Amino acid sequence: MTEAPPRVLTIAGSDSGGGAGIQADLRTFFACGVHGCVALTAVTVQNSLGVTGVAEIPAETVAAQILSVAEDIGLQAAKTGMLASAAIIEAITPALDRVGIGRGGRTPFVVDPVSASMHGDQLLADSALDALRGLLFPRATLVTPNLDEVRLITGIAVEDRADQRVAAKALHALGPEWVLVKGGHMWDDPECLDLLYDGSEFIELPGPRYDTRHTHGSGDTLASSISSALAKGATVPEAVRFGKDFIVRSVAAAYPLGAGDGPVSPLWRLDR
Ligand SMILES: Nc1ncnc2c1ncn2[C@@H]1O[C@H](COP(=O)(O)OP(=O)(O)OP(=O)(O)O)[C@@H](O)[C@H]1O
Ligand SMILES: Cc1ncc(CO)c(N)n1
Repeated sequence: MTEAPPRVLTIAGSDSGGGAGIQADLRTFFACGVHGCVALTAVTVQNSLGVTGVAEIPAETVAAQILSVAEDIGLQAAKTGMLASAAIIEAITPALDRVGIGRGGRTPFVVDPVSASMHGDQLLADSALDALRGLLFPRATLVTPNLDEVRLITGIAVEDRADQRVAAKALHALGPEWVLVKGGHMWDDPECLDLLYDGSEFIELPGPRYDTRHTHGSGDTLASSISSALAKGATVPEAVRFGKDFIVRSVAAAYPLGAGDGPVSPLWRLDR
């Protein structure tokens, strides 16, 4: 019998098109050699053109999924994606504390503050922003906002690398141990610079910018690959460097799907 691989939990929504959400997370976990567990928050009716419906899972069922897998299977890291509502954030917070996920506990916790799809469809209620800031940010080992999320959370409109540093400081003041301000939406930046900050040191992670519209699921894939590396014992800077390399390869292997935006491919290592 072989030993179980590290286990990583995603607390996130389903994308019926299979490109983002838990589907991207599970493909990434598989590719990174960890076992993926899921606390499903919502079912989205979604394809390559956008989201046309959302059905939320009852908040107590989301919390119960976390307790069920943490207490039996055991977790070495956890991440969030689409959390949908304040009720879900408020319900999962005591569950996270009970099983030691996040700061003060043993298990690294990556908070990807997903607020909208790449088409601008809302995935987090406006009324949930206070709960995200007040309950989840202080518990996070790492937060990974894109620039739209930075603006929603801090009010700062990032246009260049100087703004990115100002935003990283404002986000760090909300309590997470580390902040990764993603540069995918800094459209004039040819390097897609992601900026990592722990309150004292800035670490710049440049990469190529591929000329493609097929980046659906890029944020989820990045956060899941970082979480996988943390589960294997990497430090946060090591895990983020691993994740950046992983997402660059996944964007390079992205494929068209449907009439809109195709998904990145976390399974770039496999022959097709
Ligand atoms: N065209 C691209 N070429 C290479 N890397 C990219 C490209 N677009 C995004 N990335 C990288 O992908 C990761 C996710 O970045 P982004 O800022 O787009 O997040 P996101 O908006 O949360 O993603 P999504 O909502 O599409 O899942 C970052 O590491 C970013 O640098
Ligand atoms: C369910 C879901 N989660 C996350 C995203 C963001 O990529 C999406 N489009 N759909």
